[in-house]
Amino acid sequence: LNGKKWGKGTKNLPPGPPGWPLLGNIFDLGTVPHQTLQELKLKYGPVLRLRLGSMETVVIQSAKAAAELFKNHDANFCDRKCLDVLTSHNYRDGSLAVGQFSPYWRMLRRLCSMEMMSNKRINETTSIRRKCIDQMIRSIEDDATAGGARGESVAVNLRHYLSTMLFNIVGNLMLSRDLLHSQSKEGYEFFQAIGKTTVWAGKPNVADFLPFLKWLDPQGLKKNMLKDLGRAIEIIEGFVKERIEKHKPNEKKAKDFLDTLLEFEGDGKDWQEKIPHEKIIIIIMEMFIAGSDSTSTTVEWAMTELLRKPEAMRKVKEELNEVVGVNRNVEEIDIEKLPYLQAVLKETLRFHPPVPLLVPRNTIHDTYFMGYHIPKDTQVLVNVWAIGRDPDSWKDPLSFKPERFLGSSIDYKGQNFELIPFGSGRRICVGMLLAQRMVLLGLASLIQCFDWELVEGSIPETLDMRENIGMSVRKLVPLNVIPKRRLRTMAT
Ligand code: HEM
Repeated sequence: LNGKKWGKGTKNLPPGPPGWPLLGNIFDLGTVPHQTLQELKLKYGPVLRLRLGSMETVVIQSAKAAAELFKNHDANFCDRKCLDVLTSHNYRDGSLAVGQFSPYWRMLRRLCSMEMMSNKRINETTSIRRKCIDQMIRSIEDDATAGGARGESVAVNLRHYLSTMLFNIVGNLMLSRDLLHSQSKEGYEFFQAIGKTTVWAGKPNVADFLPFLKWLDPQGLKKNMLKDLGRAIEIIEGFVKERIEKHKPNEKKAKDFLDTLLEFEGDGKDWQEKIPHEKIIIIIMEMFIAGSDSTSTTVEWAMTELLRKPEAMRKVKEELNEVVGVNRNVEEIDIEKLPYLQAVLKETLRFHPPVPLLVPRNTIHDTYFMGYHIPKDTQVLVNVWAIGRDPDSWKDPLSFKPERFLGSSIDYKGQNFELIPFGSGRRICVGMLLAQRMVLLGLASLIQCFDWELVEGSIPETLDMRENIGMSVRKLVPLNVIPKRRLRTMAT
């Protein structure tokens, strides 16, 4: 079938596979949607139409089509399609990430990008990231040493340490707290609850495709979401109350995100009042959901690729030795002098974008797009996983080669459409600058402090590279590696 036939007698809709009555193309998505969609591109081209039950969907799968979307149609494509589970506890009404394009969203977006995630503000919080990374290095070393002393394996599950570290960075930026330390039962419970909410939101839900099933909640996802999101909200609510009660007007302390949100009194434009506390709680919580898994996954993929490519790992180490040396810790100000490390991050995000279909957009009006009619209220997915592996955009796309970015001006900031792991346009990731700092410093520190060895019986060529589908795409099997301390002076 081609687009003309779908749109027969009416309009020229994009081409796509024929669907089942009622269910449409639900089964065409397969178990790993970004991969299955890439296969459909071979047959139907870079703009694909699917009907997921009653949800009209368009998938964009080439750099050219993405450029057309973000450069010429962003204003119409900047609303979000929202999953049913994310309407629990009015989550959507407070959310930046899945919130409707509205005055509230505009106010919050501006507040986040100008005040909370600006370069200036991020520079002021450098020491927080260094502190949390030092804690991570110390606990990796302690645990590996303790394991060795007990005669057990000295291998560590890197993901565990990365998640803890990144959760603590976000916790410090938002709330000035280390949420994950041995005395914080609540912090640990919050971590667990947030983890579960991402599982519920990451599972395809029949109720999204066939809304008449919503009330039945056939997979129990809404029920689970209500429970775990409810618990996470309760915990953050406690922190917010505590802050308000203990607030001293002229206290000199570094402002965190919570202070900024509580102090805000309107922007004279889109929002004229304070932000209600229910919404503040959602915003704070959302930063944990959006900011910790995506970043820890990126570091884990980068480490995995570097272990598969010892030559690339050697180059990262050499660059660190040359620029930073062995007598001090790598710092954020060193990063701009580490082009190979930066290239490793770009290559990791090209090859393993943690959010492979971006966060779903929704069209505000009927539009003509590249000759096709796209109706109002169509879900729009951009397959950045497929774009990153497209031979029309990349030479030798299936090889991990950081070198391709040396001397190239291609960046992931939303202007080069062959590399848009953070999206582009009005809805581009608001945490991009922060993510870049956390990931690069985390990765550089792991490599500066330790030599990493594979566990016995494992060789670079056979490392498991399978993907696990969820809110962000992780390695299916966590990376287990042996840390060998390189520098005594570090983080001790
Ligand atoms: C490597 C790490 C990260 C990746 C790959 C990533 C990716 C993305 C993507 C693809 C989007 C949707 C963009 C679009 O629709 O065009 C997004 C949105 C968003 N991200 Fe990130 N992200 C990362 C880290 C972070 C961090 C650290 C934070 C905050 C602490 C964050 C907060 C957000 C928020 C709030 C949105 C919604 C923006 C909006 O809808 O206006 N992200 N991110």
